[in-house]
Formats: sequence, C-alpha cells, structure tokens
Amino acid sequence: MEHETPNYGDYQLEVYLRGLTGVREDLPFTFAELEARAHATLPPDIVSYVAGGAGNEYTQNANVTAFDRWGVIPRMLVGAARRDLSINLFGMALPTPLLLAPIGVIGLCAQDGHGDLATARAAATSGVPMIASTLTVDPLEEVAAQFGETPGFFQLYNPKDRAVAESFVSRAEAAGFKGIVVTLDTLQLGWRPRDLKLGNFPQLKGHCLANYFSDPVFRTKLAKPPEEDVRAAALVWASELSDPTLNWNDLAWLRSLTKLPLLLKGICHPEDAKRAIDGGIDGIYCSNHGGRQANGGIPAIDLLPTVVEAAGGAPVVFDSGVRGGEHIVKALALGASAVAIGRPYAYGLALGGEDGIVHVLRSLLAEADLLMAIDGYPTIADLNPDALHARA
Ligand SMILES: Cc1cc2nc3c(=O)[nH]c(=O)nc-3n(C[C@H](O)[C@H](O)[C@H](O)COP(=O)(O)O)c2cc1C
Ligand SMILES: O=C(O)C(=O)c1ccccc1
Repeated sequence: MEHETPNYGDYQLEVYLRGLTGVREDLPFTFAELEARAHATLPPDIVSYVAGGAGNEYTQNANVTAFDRWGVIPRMLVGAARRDLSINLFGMALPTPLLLAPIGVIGLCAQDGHGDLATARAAATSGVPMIASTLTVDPLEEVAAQFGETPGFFQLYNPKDRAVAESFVSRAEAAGFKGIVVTLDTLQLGWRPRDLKLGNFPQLKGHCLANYFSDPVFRTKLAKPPEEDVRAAALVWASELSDPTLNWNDLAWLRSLTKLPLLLKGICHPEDAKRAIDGGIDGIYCSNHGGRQANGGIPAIDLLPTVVEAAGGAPVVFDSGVRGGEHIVKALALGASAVAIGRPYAYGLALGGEDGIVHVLRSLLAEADLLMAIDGYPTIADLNPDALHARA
C-alpha cells in the first residue's frame, strides 16, 4: 500500500489526545493568547522591539484586519478527505506553503540568546524554510548548519560598502543557503514610538551582532575589533548597515551578486514588481515589513493581487499580518506562491524555544488544512480568487 503522509489537520487529534501523544499542552492555540503570554515572558525592551510598529501602528493593525474583507466560500462534497499543501518554489519541493520571515536578532527572544539556532532547528524539524536575517545573533554559518534537509534563505540588508554585501552573499552561498532575499523597505529605519519611548534599540548595544561582527570584510572597517570595543563596533554597524541611495540603477549589480534565486522584499507596487522581474530578479516578496517601517500605508494583502499579476508568473512570497490558518488560505487564494510569518513564530520561540516555533507552525498548518478540508479546497491549486467572497 502506498504510504500516505498525514493531513496537517491531524494535529488537532494529537492535541486532544495530548496525554497520549506527548504534545506540549502549555502552548496557546490563538495568536491573541500567544502574544499576551509572550509579552508577559519577554523583557520590556524586547516586547517593544518585536511588537512595535511605525507611527500609531495603523498599518500594522490594518494588515491583520484587512483579511476580514474576504471570506472563503464553502464548497461541499468535492472529496477533500486528503489535502496537499506542498509547493514548489524555485525548483525546491517544500512540504508546506509557509516560510519563516527574517527577524533581526530574533536570537534575543530565546532565554539563552541563541534563538536563531532554535529557529533553524525548528525549520529542520518542520520543513518550513527559515529566511535568516543579516542580523542573526549567531554567525550565518552556524545557523545554516542546523537546517538539515530543509533549504534556507539568506536575507541581505544592503550595506553602504558593496564589498561587505558581496562578502555576506558569498558566505551565505558557501554555507549552503538556497536563495537570497534583498530587503528594500528598510533603507532607513521607521519611526517607532514604542522603541523611541524606551530609548531602546537592542542592536546598538552590540552584544547581539555576532553575525555582522564575524564578517571579515566588515571587520576591516573597525579601528578596534568588537571584542575590544563592542559599542564602537555597533556604531560603525549602524552607520554602515544600509545604503539609502540604493536605486533601480543598482539592479544589475544586485543581480550580479549571486546565481541563486534572488528575491526583492518590500515590493507592493505592480510597476516595481514588473521592473524587478524585467531586470532579471527571480521572485517578488510582497510585504510592508509587518507595518514596522511606514505607517499610513495600505495593508499588504490589499496590494498582493496586482503585484501577483505584474509578476507575470514569477513566484510571489507574501507576508504582513498573517496570524491564523484563514490568512494563509486567503493569501494563497489571492495569488501568493508562499506565505511567510513573522511575529507569531517569534512569540512561539519566546514561550517554548524550538518546540514553541514548531507548535505555532503546526497549529497554523492544521487550521489552514482543516479550513481547506471543510470548505472543499483540497489543494493549493484549488485556491484562487473564485474561492473568496469580498464583502462590500
Ligand atoms: C522583530 C522583527 C524584526 C524584523 N527584522 C527583519 C529583518 O532583519 N529583515 C527583514 O527583511 N525583515 C525583518 N522584519 C520583517 C519581517 O520579515 C516580516 O516582514 C514581518 O514581520 C511580517 O509581518 P508580521 O510580523 O505581521 O507577520 C522584522 C520583523 C520583526 C517583527
Ligand atoms: O526591526 C526591524 O524590523 C528590522 O528589520 C531591523 C532593521 C535594522 C536593524 C534592526 C532591525
């Protein structure tokens, strides 16, 4: 008999039978509870850094509520006993449509400060790729060493010095990363009142920048090594992290950085998507940075359909505001090739380390899978705009 992989929704039964299955019963099943408990656990400066957004956080909140405009239309008797959530992204067969969005210094959400490594291990366990930030606490080689069979992506903040960018990308290639994501929406840091109020930016203390500080080219820019003067090194980092003059004339140079699949993150306008693809970029990452960068923007999910259309068949990764299985289903129906999550897994990490992230992923996948079962859309190919009803 052919071996059948279980449906992700079967996690529901495992949780009901927790005494028998060994599932962690202490971890929450809704984002609201996950967030509240993580906020009660983490130090206040980390809460402000992770939870905070730009301005009055209108865009950040609207990213989530904008999904409510859409409803999944139930279809009956279509034969949805078995679901298939697998996707193929840049030729990589992935068991689920989820990705772990890059979160700078996520290491700090773990009690031991090495949450990047826990995230990478959760990626290995779950088959959900991690997009590792340039700002991992631990060196990218150590992060990549945890990935097992799961492919990993490296996210680049393009520094002022191109030699530093080239060094990071070649290190990522050598470490076995399978794709590069260049983030464009953070050429300058947003206005973030929660962090401003606390006078807090964890990176400026420097103790969490080991990946940056391990870079041989970056180190040549320092008068003293970070081991001798961590504060001075952090200030050099802050002034060098991002080149605000980056523009479309630099696209060919960005493309020349790697032969790996290359995505541009932060694209929300169809003309930008088209220009990127015409310039040889492999994929679009439609995101407004979870509302952390520019307030007053439009919820990212509202912009996804036109970006997908302009991408002309190139893969489009989506994030910003995904909090539950219904959001995953809706983003896929609106044309995303894969859906990334940010804060939910940071909170899972805070509450339960690697297990906490795996629990968050399994819960999201179970919820999405059961929705696809109950509403009659057994595969991702069945999810298209016709599956959705837009409320007037
Ligand atoms: C604490 C935190 C740090 C982040 N750091 C990065 C980063 O280093 N690079 C990046 O491209 N995006 C970064 N992001 C943005 C995420 O990749 C993603 O776009 C966002 O979290 C998605 O929104 P969500 O949190 O609503 O799911 C960060 C987000 C958070 C919450
Ligand atoms: O906080 C962020 O969202 C982020 O992406 C970032 C950018 C620069 C430095 C540290 C984090």
